[in-house]
Amino acid sequence: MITTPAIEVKNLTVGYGSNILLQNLNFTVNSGEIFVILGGSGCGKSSLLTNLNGLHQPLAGDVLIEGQNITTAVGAERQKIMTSFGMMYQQGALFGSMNLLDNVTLFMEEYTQLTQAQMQLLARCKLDLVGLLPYESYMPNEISGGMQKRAAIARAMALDPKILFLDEPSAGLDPITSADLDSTILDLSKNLGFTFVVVSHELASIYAIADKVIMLDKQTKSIIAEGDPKVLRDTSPDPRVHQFFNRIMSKEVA
Ligand SMILES: Nc1ncnc2c1ncn2[C@@H]1O[C@H](COP(=O)(O)OP(=O)(O)OP(=O)(O)O)[C@@H](O)[C@H]1O
Repeated sequence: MITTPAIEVKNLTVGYGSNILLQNLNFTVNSGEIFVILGGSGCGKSSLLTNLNGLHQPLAGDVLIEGQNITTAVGAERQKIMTSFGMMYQQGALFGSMNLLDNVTLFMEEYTQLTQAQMQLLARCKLDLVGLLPYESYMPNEISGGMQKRAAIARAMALDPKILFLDEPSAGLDPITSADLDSTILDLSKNLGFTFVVVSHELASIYAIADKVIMLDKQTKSIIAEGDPKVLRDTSPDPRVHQFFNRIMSKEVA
C-alpha cells in the first residue's frame, strides 16, 4: 500500500526578499514520523517551519501537506489544509488572559460548530493527553514553563490535526523538564500516530525523539545531512556534521 507522505518539500527556496536563507530544498516527512530540523543559529530553521505551515510564502518551490499544495492553495482549500496541522510557537505560546481550558477551546470556537459542552469535553481530552487535566482552570502564569509548553501542545491539538509543528519546544527548560516534554511527544506519537516536525538544537532531545533529522547549513544554504541522528553522529564523514553531533560527551546521549 502506498501512503501519501505527511509533507513533501520540492525545490523550496526560503528567505525574505533578496535575502535567501535556504535554496532548492527537497525532503519528505513520512506519516507518523518525528522529524527534526536542526542546524546552527540563524541558518533558517524557524523560517523553514513558517514556509511549511503556510505562515510565509516561499521564494520558490512547493510544500505539499498530505498531498495538498499549501503554497498555491487559496480560499476554502487553503483553510482546510491549515486546519490539518497544529503549531506550537517558540515564544508566547498561550493567551495569558485565558485559563488553559479556554486556550484549547478558542480555535474550536473559530473553526467548528460544536456546542460549548462538546468543545469543553474535547478540550479536556487534549489537556488530559498532556497530563494537565487537573490544571484546566489555571492561568498560564500560574503554571511552570514545562507545563506551559505542554498546554501549548494541547492547544495545537485542538482541531484534531494529524501533523504538529513545534518550534524549539525545549527552549528555556531545564534538562529534566525537557526530558518530560520529550516523553509527552513520544507518547503522542506512539499512541495517536501524530506526525511531528520539530525545530531543535538540543542534542539530548534530538537523540531521544527523532526518527529522522535534516541538518541545515548557513554557508551552503542547503541540507548537509539527513537520516537517523545516532547514525549521523557515528558515521558522517562531514566535519560540520561530526562537530554538531559531538558537542557533548557520547555517554550522555548513548
Ligand atoms: N520575518 C522576517 N523578516 C525578515 N528576516 C527575517 C524574518 N524572520 C527571520 N529573519 C531572518 O532570517 C534569518 C534566519 O532566522 P531564523 O529564525 O529562521 O533562523 P534559525 O535557524 O531558526 O535561528 P535560531 O536557531 O537562532 O532561532 C535571520 O537572519 C533573521 O534575522
